[in-house]
Amino acid sequence: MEADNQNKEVIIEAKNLSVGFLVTKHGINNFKDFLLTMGIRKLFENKEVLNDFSLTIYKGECFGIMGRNGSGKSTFLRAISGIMKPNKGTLTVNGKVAPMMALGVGLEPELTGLENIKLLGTLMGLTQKEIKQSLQDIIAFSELSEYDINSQVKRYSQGMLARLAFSITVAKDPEILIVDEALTVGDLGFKQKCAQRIEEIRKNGSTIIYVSHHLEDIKSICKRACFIKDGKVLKVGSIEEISDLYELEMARKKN
Ligand SMILES: Nc1ncnc2c1ncn2[C@@H]1O[C@H](COP(=O)(O)OP(=O)(O)OP(=O)(O)O)[C@@H](O)[C@H]1O
Repeated sequence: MEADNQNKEVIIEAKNLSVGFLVTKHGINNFKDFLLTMGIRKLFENKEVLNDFSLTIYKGECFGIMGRNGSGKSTFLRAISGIMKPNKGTLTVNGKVAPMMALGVGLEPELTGLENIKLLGTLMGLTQKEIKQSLQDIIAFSELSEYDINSQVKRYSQGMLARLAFSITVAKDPEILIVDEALTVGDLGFKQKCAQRIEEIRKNGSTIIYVSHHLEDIKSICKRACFIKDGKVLKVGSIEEISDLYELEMARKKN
């Protein structure tokens, strides 16, 4: 399969990447402990999540990312979205990323749904004309009522936030679409509608990075995938190979 990729255009390339979080050191639980450390720099340490992480994703493919809870999938997605900066290694992203993860993040709680569409649309690079043209489509896709779309987003349920965030993200075919299924909420009807729209985006040639624990979903959409273990890419291969590895690893966990 790797030989098949030789002539393809690389869209994302991670080489020996290290990405981590700053966390408070063990033993520092209160202000007294803080004073005893004698300095803010000594208060934090770097918790490395991705370590020596290398992966290549090609333009136009639908690539699956699999791994146990806490293995580092979302951290990699945060890095390619530019939310987290690598400590070491290189990360090249040759396209605009439309993240569909931390749903609701990016939405301004004090603004209404309508105001958020205008704000996020601008941040995503849509022109005023494009926003105006797609406004009704976004609202229709979200299935939010006129009352809700004119209400402050802080009054929304998780499902309503998901509907709004997804509808804005996919208003225009993105160059790179990230789908983190763990964070998609919504009823079955809306999920099916999302799946249809993702398929449409894929057919139009965008690159899709899909994170899911549902084998059937990931198999139905991706051809290639990787398995992440303890912050490293354990294996890259066809979706069948990686699904088998996933099942094997899950079975090992139970024993
Ligand atoms: N804000 C944070 N601060 C410190 N550590 C974090 C933070 N967010 C995540 N982590 C840690 O980073 C590691 C990887 O988390 P990550 O969310 O990338 O895993 P994941 O593979 O996406 O998991 P899941 O399948 O549960 O979504 C975990 O050990 C987690 O505890």
